Amino acid sequence: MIQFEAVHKRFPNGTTAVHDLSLDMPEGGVTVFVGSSGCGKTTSLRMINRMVEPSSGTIRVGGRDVLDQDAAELRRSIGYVIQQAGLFPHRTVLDNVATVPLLLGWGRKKARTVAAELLERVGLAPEMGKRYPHQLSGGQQQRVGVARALAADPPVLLMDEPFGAVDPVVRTQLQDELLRLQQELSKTIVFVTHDIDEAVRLGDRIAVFREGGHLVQCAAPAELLARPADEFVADFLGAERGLKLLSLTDLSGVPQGPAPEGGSWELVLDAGRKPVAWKAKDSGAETPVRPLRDADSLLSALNESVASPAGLVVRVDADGVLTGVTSRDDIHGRAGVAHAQALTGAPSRGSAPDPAPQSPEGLEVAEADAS
Ligand SMILES: Nc1ncnc2c1ncn2[C@@H]1O[C@H](COP(=O)(O)OP(=O)(O)OP(=O)(O)O)[C@@H](O)[C@H]1O
Repeated sequence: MIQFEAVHKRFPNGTTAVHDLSLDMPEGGVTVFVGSSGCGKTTSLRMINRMVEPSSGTIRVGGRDVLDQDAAELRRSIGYVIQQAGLFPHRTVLDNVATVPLLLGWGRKKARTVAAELLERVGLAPEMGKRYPHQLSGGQQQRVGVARALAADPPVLLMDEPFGAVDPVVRTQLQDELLRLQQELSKTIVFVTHDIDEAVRLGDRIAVFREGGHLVQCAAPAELLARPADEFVADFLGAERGLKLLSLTDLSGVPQGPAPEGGSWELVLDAGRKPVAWKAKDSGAETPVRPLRDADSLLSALNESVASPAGLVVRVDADGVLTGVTSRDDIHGRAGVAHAQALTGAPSRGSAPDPAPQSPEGLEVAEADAS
């Protein structure tokens, strides 16, 4: 959907911001650009909507060379979200979101109706539409920024560190919101961040850049974490690569059994069979439980298995009703398998817990299968 072919950008002051970049970004997927400061992520992003013009090479969106299109028209057809939202301070939130539809000549009434629907979609109450940007929190402003970028229903969304300026809790909420929206909308998204955890969480593919505008590796998160192309990428991913890999594997294949009876810990349920706490048989002291669903990650399960006084992870269905418990050993065992599968290129998300082949021959077969 978005293709870079031998793209080079050299600014008039002699700085090479992007060096010979060739990259395909899949339609309906999230491609995340990561890398240290000044390595050309923003310049690459801004060349897609012609806010920066390439010095050489070709960029195509939907098969069309961006340089063959009118720049203003192109920009209106591509949503753009930046850090601190970049909202117009003297326009209400509703009018901020309605900006592009109005420019496209939709008429005030239709533009405002669409804007109001979008505010709801990004989780903002209708009355927020009457406020001005400075009357919103940072996280709320970012939601407005996302709504504004989506207003004309563009197939492509460019997001330049959109959640960089909010605290970690709000950031996680905004990431969740974006993942939820993306499930509904399937936009082609290019997302710039400094945060590798954010990249792993949001990306279908992650492109790692290094100084001088060089693309070092572009791969799916699991592949990148399991097989970084070189030391630079490995360093960038950090020492906890193995744990990050576990965040990509869900709990669905991990066995569960009935909650224990008669041991030193008893699982307390409410009237609807929703888990509430672990109760110590001797003292009666209760420790709250944080039950997990099948879609939760193995990393959360490892964390819970360590935190649980009974050494058991409590599992629930989509309604929060108890389905069973899983032992610390089972979680650890599955974590080892998931890690080995990632190293051999076998799929890990929701896959059956078969041990992965460990031999060099097995590695070759798995890689051929994955390609
Ligand atoms: N208009 C410009 N004129 C000259 N040099 C520029 C210009 N814009 C960016 N650069 C330089 O190009 C290089 C790449 O910048 P860019 O903003 O693309 O990096 P980045 O990876 O997005 O950085 P950051 O993570 O800090 O935002 C940097 O060395 C930067 O100083």
